[in-house]
Amino acid sequence: MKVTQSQPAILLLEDGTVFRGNALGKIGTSGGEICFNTGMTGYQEIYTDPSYFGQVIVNTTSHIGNYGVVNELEEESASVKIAGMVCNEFSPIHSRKTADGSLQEYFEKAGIVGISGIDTRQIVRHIREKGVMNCIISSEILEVEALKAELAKVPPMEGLELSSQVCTQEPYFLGEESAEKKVAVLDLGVKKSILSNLTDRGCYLKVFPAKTSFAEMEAWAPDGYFISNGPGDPAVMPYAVATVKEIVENEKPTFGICLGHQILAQASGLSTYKMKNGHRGLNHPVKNLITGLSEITSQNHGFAVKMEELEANPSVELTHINLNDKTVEGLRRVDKPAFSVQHHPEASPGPHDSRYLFDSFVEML
Ligand SMILES: NC(=O)CC[C@H](N)C(=O)O
Repeated sequence: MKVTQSQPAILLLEDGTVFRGNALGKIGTSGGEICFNTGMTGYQEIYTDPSYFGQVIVNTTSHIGNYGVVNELEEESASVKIAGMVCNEFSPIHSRKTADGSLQEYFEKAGIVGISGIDTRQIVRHIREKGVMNCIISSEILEVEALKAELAKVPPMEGLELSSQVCTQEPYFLGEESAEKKVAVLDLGVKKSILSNLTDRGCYLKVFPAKTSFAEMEAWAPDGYFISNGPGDPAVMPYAVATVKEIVENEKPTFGICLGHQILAQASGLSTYKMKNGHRGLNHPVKNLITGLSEITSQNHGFAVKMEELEANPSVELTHINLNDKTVEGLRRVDKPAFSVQHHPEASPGPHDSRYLFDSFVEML
């Protein structure tokens, strides 16, 4: 069925709040955790970021779709990963010389259900106050009671292991085989731009599925390890924590980003918690406590490492702090060559202030 701007759709939140708007993307029904991203650009990178798997994204910038989509170049993985999209104004037409198509066609092809014509400021205020919750979008079930039954089937994000669903199923190589440094990547749902930041710095990569054992990765004799970003609740990934413990004990340089940071923290004796609202956008201020310099960062996370456990843990040092809410943004092991950040230094999309972290890692190798 061809979507038209006038076709109705409904967005139902877990607390019973109802928003009515217009259908976009595929005609259908889809639910997930409702999250807002405040970035003004980079929607295609967001939709294809595996860390957003299982989440419905509210794009708070007022106009979405106006620059279309570009295949591959702006994709962070091989498919659209979000569970749905909510926006205010959705542009059915686009304008960009290099675009390969419209966002509407892209969503239709990927089977993504969305809704437009929504006051996204109202939604953000609502979830900011009440905390993150599940939601469902439908352009086929317009009865609230019937939709409630569908929403009840959507699992809560807390307690969900999702990495094994979005990571590579087979190991693969990236970069020049003749490169001086070999990095083993533990793929928990890695973004392409993280990998290209490593290959651009002369690393040859072997990317392993999330549940690969340390022994299998070490058999490739890498110079260092990278622990990737990814979706889901880090507290229910004991398999990854156990692997990363072995990686760290092995004393090769190790770098983790976002979910990788949360796993490295757990492998170091810390724990994580679900935030009332996550950080998702392109302008989150972070202070590097080692240099004293601040950086504007790209972020996408709904869990965080417990700050209150740091003091009692002598093997870990806080390196970065979020200047908005004073949450943990970066850690390093004082006894091992391992460090990690909660924000996204690859910045795709986003400001490039934090890219020096890739340089630091490559220097350590
Ligand atoms: N971008 C990520 O790696 C996200 C990590 C984790 N799933 C969170 O939401 O906190």
